[in-house]
Amino acid sequence: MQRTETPKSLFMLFGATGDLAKRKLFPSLYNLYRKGKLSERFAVIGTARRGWTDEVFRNHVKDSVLSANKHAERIEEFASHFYYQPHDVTDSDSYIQLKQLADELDGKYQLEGNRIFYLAMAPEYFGTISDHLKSDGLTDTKGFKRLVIEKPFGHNLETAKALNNQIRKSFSESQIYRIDHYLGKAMVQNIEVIRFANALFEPLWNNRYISNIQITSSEMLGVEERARYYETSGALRDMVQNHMLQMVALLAMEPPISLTTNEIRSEKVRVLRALRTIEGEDVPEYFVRGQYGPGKINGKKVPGYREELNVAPDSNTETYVAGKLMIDNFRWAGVPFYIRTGKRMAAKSTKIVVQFKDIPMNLYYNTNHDLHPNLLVIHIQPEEGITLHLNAKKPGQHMETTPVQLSFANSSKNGINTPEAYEKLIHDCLLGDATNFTHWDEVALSWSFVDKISQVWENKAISFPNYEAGTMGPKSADELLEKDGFFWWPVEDLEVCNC
Ligand SMILES: NC(=O)C1=CN([C@@H]2O[C@H](COP(=O)(O)OP(=O)(O)OC[C@H]3O[C@@H](n4cnc5c(N)ncnc54)[C@H](OP(=O)(O)O)[C@@H]3O)[C@@H](O)[C@H]2O)C=CC1
Ligand SMILES: O=C1O[C@H](COP(=O)(O)O)[C@@H](O)[C@H](O)[C@H]1O
Repeated sequence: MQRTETPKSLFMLFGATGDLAKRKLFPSLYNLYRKGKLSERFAVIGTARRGWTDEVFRNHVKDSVLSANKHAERIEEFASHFYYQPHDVTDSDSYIQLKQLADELDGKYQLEGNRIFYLAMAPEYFGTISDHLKSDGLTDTKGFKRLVIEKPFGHNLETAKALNNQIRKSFSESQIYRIDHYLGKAMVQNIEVIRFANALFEPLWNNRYISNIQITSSEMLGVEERARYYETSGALRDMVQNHMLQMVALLAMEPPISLTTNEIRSEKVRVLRALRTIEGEDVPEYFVRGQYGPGKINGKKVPGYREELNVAPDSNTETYVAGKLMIDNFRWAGVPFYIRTGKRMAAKSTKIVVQFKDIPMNLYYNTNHDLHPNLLVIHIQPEEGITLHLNAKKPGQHMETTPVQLSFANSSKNGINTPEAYEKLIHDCLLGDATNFTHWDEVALSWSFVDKISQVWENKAISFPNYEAGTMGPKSADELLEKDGFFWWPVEDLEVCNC
């Protein structure tokens, strides 16, 4: 893999007038430009159906950057690299014009035929675009060709396979970059470092010392404008199949023999292969679902899911999932990995809590003060950092214990750091580093795990709504842990100390 700090490339962005491009991709490209990680030798062709000109497109790009960063410098220079070509991806003829413009810009910016095709549009078009890129000669250059694909990658294993087979006709696996933006988050990338760079943790990272691991990714937002998509997806497909299972894989994988893309991926794949299959009658034992009803967020009344625009009044779509995953291998036998994710919850928070087993004997039990279990908390967002919860002696004469915390707070520039995640991933793609993108094997295994749960849920409606907006989900999610003798560590009480 060639690594240069400022690789040159043409970006061809499909869906350039859309929401993702505006909110995430243009600000990310700008940040790379501002930091000198994108050389002057780059150009972007934006395409979509509406009949914009280069000028309209450049103004749109500038607005997008300025709404993320009011004081953006060199914005005119940045925007001058952007070109617009009206194009309907279903119209075979218009790929010819796209190719002409691409070849022209290739010469003008001396891009050496390097091309990144970014598909930021509805997934039903992914296969068609990929076919045309090859058949109409857009991939026919001497430089690198990379295809960046947004989520969702299929709706289930069968559709994901069909899509994969179709794009593989035009791109090899090593040229395909499937985005999972959680893999671009700083603290998700930090999981490996915390585990494999600390003598303190690695020896304890197994079923002898860890009692359970909890991963929460809660949102306060509802479905916003995405109900059409979400109605066909639900939280299981939208969040668990990708982001949640990727975090589980990073937490549970064996140390790779080196930090190469292939070694890391193959360890993650082994975790997904070891996931206990949950199917049929076992599903309710391991997984619970919820849908929000009306409630309050930040003191303001919000409607229930079924009252949202483009949602069926009797929708059976889950907006919340909690589950218990078991990894049936030597390291993790007997250790539950609990996951929960949902919309319209009490907090916007993504956290991992690693709960260590109690020590064999509590010498301090006579003091009526229970020892708190040791916890390692990885704060992914909005705050970024690590907290280690320990017990120490309370100041004073008596031998009493008190919980104390060792905290490290990463300063997060963006608060909720999705734009930064995209920035990292786009830069990785430019460098040809696919480590933080999902390999087909991971996608296939994740779908095969999730499909068995959704098959059961699709055939059996339950009484929805079952949690109030602004709460931490349905009661059944608490019961899932209570029956194992655990409880969800409240994310609100685990804030990282900013000291
Ligand atoms: N928005 C987000 O926060 C996230 C989005 N994603 C994924 O990113 C992708 C894009 O999402 P998003 O930006 O929200 O979608 P939008 O609906 O906002 O944008 C869709 C884009 O596709 C263009 N388009 C639609 N049909 C055609 C066509 N036939 N030919 C050419 N262009 C067409 C539209 O422009 P026009 O109407 O001018 O043709 C528009 O630019 C999806 O796969 C989504 O799942 C993933 C994570 C988060
Ligand atoms: O992929 C998705 O993620 C977002 C949550 O991302 P975050 O970075 O804000 O945690 C979620 O809202 C969306 O439904 C889903 O498609």
